[in-house]
Amino acid sequence: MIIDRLYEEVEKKGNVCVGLDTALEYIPSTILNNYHSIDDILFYFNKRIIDATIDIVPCYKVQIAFYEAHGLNGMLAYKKTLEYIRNKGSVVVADIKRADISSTAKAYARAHFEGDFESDFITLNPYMGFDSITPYLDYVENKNKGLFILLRTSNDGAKDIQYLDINGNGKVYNYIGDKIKDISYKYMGKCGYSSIGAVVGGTHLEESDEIRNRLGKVFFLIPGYGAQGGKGKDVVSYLKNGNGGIVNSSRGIITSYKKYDDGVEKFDSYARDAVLDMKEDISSETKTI
Ligand SMILES: O=c1ccn([C@@H]2O[C@H](COP(=O)(O)O)[C@@H](O)[C@H]2O)c(=O)[nH]1
Repeated sequence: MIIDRLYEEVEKKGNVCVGLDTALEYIPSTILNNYHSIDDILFYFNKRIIDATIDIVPCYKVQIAFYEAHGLNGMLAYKKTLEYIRNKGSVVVADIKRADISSTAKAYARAHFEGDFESDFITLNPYMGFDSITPYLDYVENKNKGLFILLRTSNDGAKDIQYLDINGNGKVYNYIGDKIKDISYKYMGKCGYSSIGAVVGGTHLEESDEIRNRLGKVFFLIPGYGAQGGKGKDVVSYLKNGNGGIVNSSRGIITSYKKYDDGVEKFDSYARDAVLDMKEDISSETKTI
């Protein structure tokens, strides 16, 4: 199961997931001046970040929106980035947040688990209903793929819907969590976690213990660290003995070079430093259960 590979990578390299949310304004002039097509610019920036961090992170999360925004050339960079990560032996999460009726979901599953845009894990939005998740399950069961389903997101607007109380029977996010738990337990890896994980924002510390306790065998993708204000203390309750989750930071890592006078030449080594600082922050807060 793909979750066993991710679990092992976390055991060896820690929890930091580098987010490749590669906007043009994040790319230093050294790359912009040397490459002329959008696909080369986006890809070579990503390649330098990947080469500088691959020995210290378990995985990468590639946010498709930043590539789609550039049309076909952007999607070429997306494809090359996914392939590069996978060929290097690392794990890739495609942050695509899909949700649709089952016939369309089946096509999305094929689009992102096979062919040009093949990734190891994808993110899904369950708020259209769980029949929109079912078409992906064959890939989880038979083709070594995994899912991260949105549970309680990192943005302030998470409160608008996810925190609503269901007639005194608990919050919407707990209901979604229970559904994820039911589905995920059918796809357990040897590591004790399921290949169906959940996305929980590392920005609201208050519910993290409750969510971790309710979803004991669910592996978490935790965005919100860094640029959105999340810190080590906000994410560690989602982890168990240093595993059980990956903590994403995108802007906090890939734009960290901007703080330094010599950042433009050394953007990749500053990204590496940002990862090392983040690992230190998380491990200094980590509880042993
Ligand atoms: O609840 C969520 C779900 C997904 N995201 C995604 O994670 C990254 C965060 O980027 P930063 O630059 O580290 O803030 C981005 O791709 C989001 O789409 C999230 O932030 N929250």
